[in-house]
Amino acid sequence: MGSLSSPPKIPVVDFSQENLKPGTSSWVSTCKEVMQALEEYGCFEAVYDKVPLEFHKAFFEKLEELYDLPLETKRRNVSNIPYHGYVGNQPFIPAVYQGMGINNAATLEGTQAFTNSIWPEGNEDFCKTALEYSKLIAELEQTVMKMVFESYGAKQTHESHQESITYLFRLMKYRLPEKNEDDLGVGIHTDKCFVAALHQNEVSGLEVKTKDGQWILYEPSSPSSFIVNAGDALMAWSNDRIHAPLHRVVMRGSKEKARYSVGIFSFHKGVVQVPEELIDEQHPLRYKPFNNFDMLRYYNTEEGRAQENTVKAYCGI
Ligand SMILES: O=C(O)CCC(=O)C(=O)O
Ligand SMILES: [Fe+2]
Repeated sequence: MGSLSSPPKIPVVDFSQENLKPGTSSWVSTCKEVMQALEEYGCFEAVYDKVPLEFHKAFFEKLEELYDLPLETKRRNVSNIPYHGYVGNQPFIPAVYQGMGINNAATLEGTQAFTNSIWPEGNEDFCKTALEYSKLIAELEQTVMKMVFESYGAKQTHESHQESITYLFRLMKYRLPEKNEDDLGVGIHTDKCFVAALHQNEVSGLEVKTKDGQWILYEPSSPSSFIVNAGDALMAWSNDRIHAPLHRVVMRGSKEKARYSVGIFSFHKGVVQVPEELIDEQHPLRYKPFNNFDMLRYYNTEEGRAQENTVKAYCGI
């Protein structure tokens, strides 16, 4: 743990080890690092070389093309779930921000539906790349959740949890702020999903708040890195063992380049319940069963947004 003189740092966990398989000693030690990071910081940097650097590059080039499309084309990315479609160029959203969402990502159906909404004439290349890319990030999310279930002695329920997970793949652009324009990209919030795993181009801007109130700028130690963030749903599921960190994006760094980031957000499609293994005398049940998307919808109301802790206000005991 950091002393007063050393500034806090987002923990780094290596997911690139060849033998990272359940039961191996590297699995056990990585589990420990992951759990410590999630309980203390609510996030960590995962060095994850399953996505080759050329593939990152190819996908981020496609993102630039996507964002160069006319606004009315991008607005065809709609969803009936809040924050799941195109967001940007509208009141109350930071001016530098635009985000688009592939619902039901990491599946051909979901990726194709997104592609067809933007390119009715088809764009096989985008569809193929986005599908492959999102599947690789989803694998990282699944490994992390497997470790979480195992570490809390709830291994036997991981599979049914996994079957109830759906992914939102968000693609984000933060343009350079104009002179005298606000440099805020995304305001302070916690994610409402289980886990978010994000990769960014070379422009930093994501800042995470520690439990004791210090802001840390996320500056990846490797070009293969993802930041893995715990959301409110994971915090509630863990009966408050895991921390869901406040974070924001501020475009203070680059004077030349826009920031692009992409990330998988995992949501539970059914009812989320704290597993029995996580309820004991020191940890009495703190949350009623809840629907992950309804909690997100609650956040999207005036009352919900005014709460300091969305999930606690929504279904806390
Ligand atoms: O762009 C990023 O790095 C983070 C964005 C974010 O926090 C979010 O979309 O929830
Ligand atoms: Fe976020």
